[in-house]
Amino acid sequence: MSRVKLLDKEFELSIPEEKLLKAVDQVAEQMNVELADKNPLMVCVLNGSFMFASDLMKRLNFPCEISFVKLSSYAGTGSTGQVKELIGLNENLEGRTVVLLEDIVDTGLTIINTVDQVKQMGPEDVKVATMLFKPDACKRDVKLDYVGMEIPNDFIVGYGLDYDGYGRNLKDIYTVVE
Ligand SMILES: O=P(O)(O)OC[C@H]1O[C@H](OP(=O)(O)OP(=O)(O)O)[C@H](O)[C@@H]1O
Ligand SMILES: Nc1nc2[nH]cnc2c(=O)[nH]1
Repeated sequence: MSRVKLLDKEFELSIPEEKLLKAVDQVAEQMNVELADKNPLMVCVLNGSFMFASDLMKRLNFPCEISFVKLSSYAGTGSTGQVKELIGLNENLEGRTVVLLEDIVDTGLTIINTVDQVKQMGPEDVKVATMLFKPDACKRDVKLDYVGMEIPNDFIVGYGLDYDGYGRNLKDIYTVVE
């Protein structure tokens, strides 16, 4: 399938599954070396990260746990802009290494906010793993410990990412056709 239509937009194939899975292999290899003795808690930031988290977890060969969090759609406003509340992280994080699993870091706002909130729960260390990173969109100073691949600043769907709720089930990634 080289093109798909979702709602009112057309998308064309840009990253095939094979390439995505090679990137996941590389992230897993790096984690298998660096996190082997850390007993980390992997934290999947829903919704978009479910597919990356699933593929990644199958490739990890050290003891680890996984938990799932969501960011509330409620948005309070503060001096730093929108702050979304993290829901579902009920584990005791004190002394733990936490690895946040994101599907994409775009502007960087979501991950910065998420890292801040997790840090307030007293973990020993917080690391960030993202399947995709848009360097040209991210103007903030975000520390990314694991990056699957860097991509251009275009709107994409597939491999967990949606357009208005649709397209998350696509195994490849597609880029919007303007
Ligand atoms: O770097 P940013 O510009 O903040 O964008 C990245 C965020 O956008 C997407 O989440 P979204 O809010 O669309 O929720 P979803 O995962 O439920 O689709 C994605 O899953 C990241 O969490
Ligand atoms: N579906 C989708 N969600 C995003 N969230 C941040 N960037 C993107 C993107 O390119 N596509």
